[in-house]
Amino acid sequence: MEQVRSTTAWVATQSSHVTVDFSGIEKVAETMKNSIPKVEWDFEGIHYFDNGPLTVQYLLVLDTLNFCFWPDEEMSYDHLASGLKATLESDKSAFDADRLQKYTGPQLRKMLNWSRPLPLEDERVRLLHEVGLELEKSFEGKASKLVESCDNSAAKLVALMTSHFPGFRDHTVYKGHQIFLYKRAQIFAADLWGAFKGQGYGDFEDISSITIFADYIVPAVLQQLGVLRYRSSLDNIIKKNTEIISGSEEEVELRACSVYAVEKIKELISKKTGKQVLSVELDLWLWAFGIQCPSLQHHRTLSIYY
Ligand SMILES: Nc1nc2c(c(CN[C@H]3C=C[C@H](O)[C@@H]3O)cn2[C@@H]2O[C@H](COP(=O)(O)O)[C@@H](O)[C@H]2O)c(=O)[nH]1
Repeated sequence: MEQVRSTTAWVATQSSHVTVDFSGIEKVAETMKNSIPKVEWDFEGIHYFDNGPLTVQYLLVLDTLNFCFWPDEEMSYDHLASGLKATLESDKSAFDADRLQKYTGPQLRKMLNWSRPLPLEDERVRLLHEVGLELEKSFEGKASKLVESCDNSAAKLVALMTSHFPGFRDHTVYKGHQIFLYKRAQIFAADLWGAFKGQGYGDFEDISSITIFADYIVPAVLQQLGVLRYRSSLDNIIKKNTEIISGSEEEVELRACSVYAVEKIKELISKKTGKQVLSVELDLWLWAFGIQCPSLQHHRTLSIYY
């Protein structure tokens, strides 16, 4: 995750559409230093959990599809998590590797109890097939085998995910430099850690190495908190719900500055209190805050990464 940390920090030094406001960072760190509001993983009660390998399979499928809900105003992450949960509860072999390779768009819609095409449906189906095929080829069809081969290291898991599954390679080029964000690969590690409460499949010695997950909710929350400032042209684009092109400077700056800013909040809290704070905890708090705020306006980019 060092690549994520260093390359996003570099973007923050070059950024012009988005600025990290250090007085905002100071304010947030000061407010949160004594207690970071604890948000329970699955605070919404929407995820499948049976404390075993099937949960790992579920989380991999979930994070394979965990991106871009906004093109359909009524679609959200909750539909995905609960739809996949219901699917698995009624058919325990629904996410077997051979079946993942065969799903069609309409079948996926049915799983999510959705009557119209899903946002980026063809990509969702393609990514499911990719994961099923590679699981079968390299991990005996089991996501649990993939996790077992990581020696309790979240960094190793992210490296393995991005080397085996091209769909998880969330990186881009900004001003000629390669920038790593790895949102869905990192969130998979975080979901394991959260679901299994740091035990068993979620036991990662280096969970502190993970950064936040740069999606479209967290930047909007950071802007609300005064941690990120947008140039007025970008502010207008977001307010008007105009799409931002994937890989554009604006998009990369929004995501990279969010990662960098939360790293700085973390450092400052540690400096003030002597205690280590995890990005995963800060992320969950920021994200939960964001989705409970219906008026929050976020940037809109068609992307398979977040
Ligand atoms: N940074 C960050 N981004 C996250 C999540 C999660 C879900 N994590 C679950 C895991 C345990 C907890 O119980 C959470 O429920 C989804 N997203 C992103 O949000 C967006 C969806 O928004 P909307 O269209 O409103 O549903 C989309 O980009 C999606 O990829 C997170 O935790 N952190």
